[in-house]
Amino acid sequence: MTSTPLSDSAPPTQHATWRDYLALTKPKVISLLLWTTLTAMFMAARGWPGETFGSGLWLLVVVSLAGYMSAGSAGVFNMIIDRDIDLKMARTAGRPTSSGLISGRNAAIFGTALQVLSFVMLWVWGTPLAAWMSLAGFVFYVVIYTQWLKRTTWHNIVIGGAAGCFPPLVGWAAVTGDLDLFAGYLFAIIFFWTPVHFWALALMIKEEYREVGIPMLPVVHGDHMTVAQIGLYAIYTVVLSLMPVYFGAVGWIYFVSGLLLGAWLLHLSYKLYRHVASGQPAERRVAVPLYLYSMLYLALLFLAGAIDRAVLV
Ligand code: HEM
Ligand SMILES: CC(C)=CCC/C(C)=C/CC/C(C)=C/COP(=O)(O)OP(=O)(O)O
Repeated sequence: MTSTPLSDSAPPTQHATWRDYLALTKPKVISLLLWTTLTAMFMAARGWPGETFGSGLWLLVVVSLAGYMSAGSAGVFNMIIDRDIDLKMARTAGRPTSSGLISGRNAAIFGTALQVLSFVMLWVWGTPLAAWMSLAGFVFYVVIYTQWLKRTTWHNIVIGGAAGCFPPLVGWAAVTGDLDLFAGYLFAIIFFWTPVHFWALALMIKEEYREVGIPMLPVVHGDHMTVAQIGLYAIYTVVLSLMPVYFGAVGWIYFVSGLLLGAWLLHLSYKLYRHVASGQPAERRVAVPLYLYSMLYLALLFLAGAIDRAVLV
């Protein structure tokens, strides 16, 4: 197949390997997305998903594979659409779509194949609702976030961040064929968590975003506004995380975990806020711990939810 590099960069002098295609799927980010999907399956089933051990195991494998392919496909299209700006930022310049190693056309074929296959797998071996939820996450990330909001408004993260809230719904719907209020809470927890996660990182790389004209919050409104917003969203996240305890959907394991995990999230957010409010620049040593911890927070909170609902409730 002849490939037409769609980026401005020079045509590739070497052939892409499967590793380059894998890089298009953003594997590290997907690991946490998948974690929220799988733990949501245990929460939905209130135990081992599926009627028998074997059927549950099959469902877990299918949803993991299909979930990876769907989110991976979203990553591929994100890298096609963003290849111009990715090329200009040090963090992303080496991406195969930006360097021209993989042409836009080949990447699009790869991404489409992943998405179609994933949809069919979820529909056939999961439930139709799981397939639709996964497609909704894809559309949200590619069209609403990447294509539309990322380059137009600093609200990109809050609104577009909804894309990352769909994975638990995929897992939930694959088990029950339905969604309920608790599934809605899982969506909402990630929705309010995303700004904390991303803006802490954005503070560190704002100059790159400024240079390529991406209106991330620290670029548009500065560090002080960013740390204040991070603090607010951290409070929303923690309060929302604990609310399911109130209506009895989860028990003490989740409650204690949510409380401790949340206390540390608030502590790190407040530390960052105090640092910047006292007139100091948002340095790596205060922002990076929050960025890294945000991921641990989400992973452990979902683990606690799964253990709690599978064992206690
Ligand atoms: C609009 C929403 C989001 C934005 C803009 C965003 C942005 C980013 C960026 C720019 C990075 C740095 C990646 C790098 O080093 O190249 C990152 C890392 C990461 N994000 Fe997000 N993120 C979002 C939502 C999420 C969600 C929903 C999850 C999972 C539930 C997630 C999981 C991760 C993980 C695991 C990493 C670490 C990857 C690594 O170490 O390379 N992100 N995110
Ligand atoms: C169910 C389903 C398919 C959901 C898909 C959701 C999804 C892929 C969320 C990922 C969020 C993310 C990595 C945003 C970073 O984009 P960016 O363009 O700001 O980051 P970059 O600069 O590293 O490309």
